[in-house]
Amino acid sequence: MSEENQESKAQNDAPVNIIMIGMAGSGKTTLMQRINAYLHERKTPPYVLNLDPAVTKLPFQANIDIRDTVDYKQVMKEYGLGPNGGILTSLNLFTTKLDQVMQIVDKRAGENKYFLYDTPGQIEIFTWSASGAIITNTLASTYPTVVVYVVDTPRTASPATFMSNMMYACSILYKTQLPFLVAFNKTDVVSHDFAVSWMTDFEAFQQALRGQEDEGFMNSLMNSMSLVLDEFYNHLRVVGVSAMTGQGLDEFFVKIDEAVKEYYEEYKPAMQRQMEKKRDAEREQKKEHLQRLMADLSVTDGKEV
Ligand SMILES: Nc1nc2c(ncn2[C@@H]2O[C@H](COP(=O)(O)OP(=O)(O)OP(=O)(O)O)[C@@H](O)[C@H]2O)c(=O)[nH]1
Repeated sequence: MSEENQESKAQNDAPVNIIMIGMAGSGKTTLMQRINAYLHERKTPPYVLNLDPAVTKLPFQANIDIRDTVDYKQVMKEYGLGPNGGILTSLNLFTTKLDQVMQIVDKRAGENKYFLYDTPGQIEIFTWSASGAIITNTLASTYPTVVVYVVDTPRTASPATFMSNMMYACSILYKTQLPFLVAFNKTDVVSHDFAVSWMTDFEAFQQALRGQEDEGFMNSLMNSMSLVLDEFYNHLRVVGVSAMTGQGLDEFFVKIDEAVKEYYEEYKPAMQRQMEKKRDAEREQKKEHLQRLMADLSVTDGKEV
């Protein structure tokens, strides 16, 4: 087999990490359950990891559950924290065991194709914490990793909520730099066609804005922001799904495949370039340090006797 074929086979066989992120109630957990069932039906059961310490009931069996490692209520009591502090500290404590998780993931990599990660509903706890970044970077440095941003479609049907949600998606995309898929969920209630139209046709969004009752400051702000977001939409992969009925899941996996391709073509080479740059800088630093040491050690012949 040629080197190129070997590489393409290795890429096809490699597991894929799918990290579910989304606002509280967007349907992350229900979508995880639906994807889990979908993959089981196709005889490719996923490996499921729950990273939400505060979830009370999971509708699926998680292979690794943060709640087995840390008791979120106990953490709150022990450290005198509120609910959000408790979730964040639990995630921090769990992150200290990440190497063990990665060892398990490595072991299971031959058996499972997809590794699904459910994250806390308090979205910022994962997306803006050091632990969230450590988990995401560690996963992405080992295997292709895709961020799925789940959106509650019926609740984003007004231009203002749509724009806030997209701004949030944009911030996560730029923070993680990872291949990204926006999953407009709950399409059994409202189709995501309006969202696609607003993202692909600038005038359609402007028209929706003009239809709003409030034509004051808010509208002109959104007007300007929509110009900024236009560029972001060009880089966005979008799919409409229903965690309730399962519609859209075939397309969901087509988009996941596209995102994995992006991981190999863009994310991984960029990560390797960054690592090389870091190694070069460290090498340069060591060299300078050595040169300074040598200069200090030089023998002088100027002593008066
Ligand atoms: N109609 C409809 N309802 C849905 C769908 N997906 C989720 N829901 C409902 O939306 C609510 C929230 O779903 P969850 O899966 O708990 O949402 P979550 O994002 O995990 O919520 P947090 O754990 O708070 O972050 C539940 O009542 C679900 O039944 C869907 O595709 N269609």
